[in-house]
Amino acid sequence: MTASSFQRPLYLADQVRELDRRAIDAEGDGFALMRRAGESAYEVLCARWPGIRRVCVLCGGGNNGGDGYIVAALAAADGVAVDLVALKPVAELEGDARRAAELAAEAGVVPVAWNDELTLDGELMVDAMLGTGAHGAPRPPYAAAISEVNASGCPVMALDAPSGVDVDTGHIETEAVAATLTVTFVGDKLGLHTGAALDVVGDVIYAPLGVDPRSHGGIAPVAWLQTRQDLARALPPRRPGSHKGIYGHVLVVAGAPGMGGAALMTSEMVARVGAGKVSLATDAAHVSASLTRFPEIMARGVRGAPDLEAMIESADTVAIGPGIGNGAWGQAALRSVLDAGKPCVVDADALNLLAREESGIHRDDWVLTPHPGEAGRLLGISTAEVERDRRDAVIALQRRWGGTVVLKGAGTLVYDGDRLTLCPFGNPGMASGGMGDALTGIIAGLSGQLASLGEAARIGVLLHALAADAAALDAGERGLLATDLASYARTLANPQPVSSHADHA
Ligand SMILES: NC(=O)C1=CN([C@@H]2O[C@H](COP(=O)(O)OP(=O)(O)OC[C@H]3O[C@@H](n4cnc5c(N)ncnc54)[C@H](O)[C@@H]3O)[C@@H](O)[C@H]2O)[C@@H](O)CC1
Ligand SMILES: [K+]
Repeated sequence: MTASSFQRPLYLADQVRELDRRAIDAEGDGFALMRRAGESAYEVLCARWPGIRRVCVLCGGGNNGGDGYIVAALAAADGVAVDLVALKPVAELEGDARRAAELAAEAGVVPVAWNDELTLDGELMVDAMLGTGAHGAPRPPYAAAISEVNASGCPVMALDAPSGVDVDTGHIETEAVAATLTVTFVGDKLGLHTGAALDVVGDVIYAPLGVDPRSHGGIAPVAWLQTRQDLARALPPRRPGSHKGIYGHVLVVAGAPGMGGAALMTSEMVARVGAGKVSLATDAAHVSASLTRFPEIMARGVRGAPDLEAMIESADTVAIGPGIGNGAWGQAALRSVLDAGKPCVVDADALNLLAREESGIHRDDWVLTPHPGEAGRLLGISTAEVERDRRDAVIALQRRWGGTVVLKGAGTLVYDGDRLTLCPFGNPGMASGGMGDALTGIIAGLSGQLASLGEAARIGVLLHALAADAAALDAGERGLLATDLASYARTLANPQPVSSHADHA
């Protein structure tokens, strides 16, 4: 499958270094690229902090530091007061970084060597300590300098990446610079968009510096960053001659005794993103509430396997997991769904049951939607290990279980065995009960309207996050509920103007 031309490619550090190398070979001058990095960073600085009078630039001993010396030179030439803190003596710098430091000196910048007694001050800190050449946790004196930047309470602009972030994974081993804004050069990096890094990158601005990564053949991106335009591309207006039979019949299997809310939230979302028909198999105690709230949803109480098997038989896709518990009700329901061999979306308790009981299962026609805790159980590793390298985890899950895997959490990843996509949308308001049920419903609801389950997972993740962003924009992140997403999800599921029969007359 080819990626959407809208989506931005994401790379690992070694790949970007290779892109740098090829661009420099083509241009014949590494310093020109570094100069453009510094210039584009300074341009971003001036746009974000217009009229700034004093900056503190912290420069490391490699080329990331070189970018910092260029920024310092440009700021000084503009009449901005520059405090430059050198983590490595200028006399020990090499190559392009040395040339950049000489440029800063010519502009009148006088570096101060880092020492633990320094108190950092200024209207803005520029973090040019560590970039793609960093390996492992920051060592002295970088670790102390990172803490001091964070203690300063000043806004921070990070060059290429906040020092202390692993740009391949987003993992932070000890402490990272907490940036307000990160300008990243040449190729955007996966680790700036997922996991713990999201707490420290601030706004990520991508500066290609005139290098088109796609023109340097042979370096395949490891992932693709989704865009809003993906929704419109995937969800064109409905055909005027539509009937409900062509948009899928989804069966939601959810809500063991005492857990009816999950069943309602899941099935509401299936309906709101446009499935043709929605059935709900739930505990008998939840049926009357379901019918009262959503008469459009065909809710039935399931007492045993024959009841459920008949319902599965008439569905195109099954969503199973929300609120099924880990008792007899859930186990029997999961067994029936798996035995029926219908395409399915598997979430929540169903994932925990799978992890316990279905050690040999591997299927193409399902979507698994674990959060990091469930992902850990499915892989037999800890949640912390999943979070340490989320890309590695989602690939391992897909290889182990097949189908399409959605690894939830900030910077959700979707992998179908071929393409890895990363959703840059969503907000911390989504850290509330029921959000996962809503996502399961959205993916299942889209499954009959898109070309594949993998596409339903990708577009479902995007739509869910954008709905949460729209809801949070209206009334704030705190207190955001899964049910708040329904009306926004409906709007987003219709990204094109509505067609009417009259338009075709
Ligand atoms: N010509 C180029 O290659 C370009 C490079 N660019 C910049 O250069 C950066 C990459 O430069 P480098 O390859 O020199 O690498 P970095 O400048 O990111 O880091 C290398 C330095 O950090 C030290 N280091 C590595 N890991 C450490 C750790 N855990 N704790 C403490 N010190 C550590 C190394 O000993 C070395 O001194 C990019 O991130 C980007 O900012 C840009 O200027 C674009 C052009
Ligand atoms: K940096």
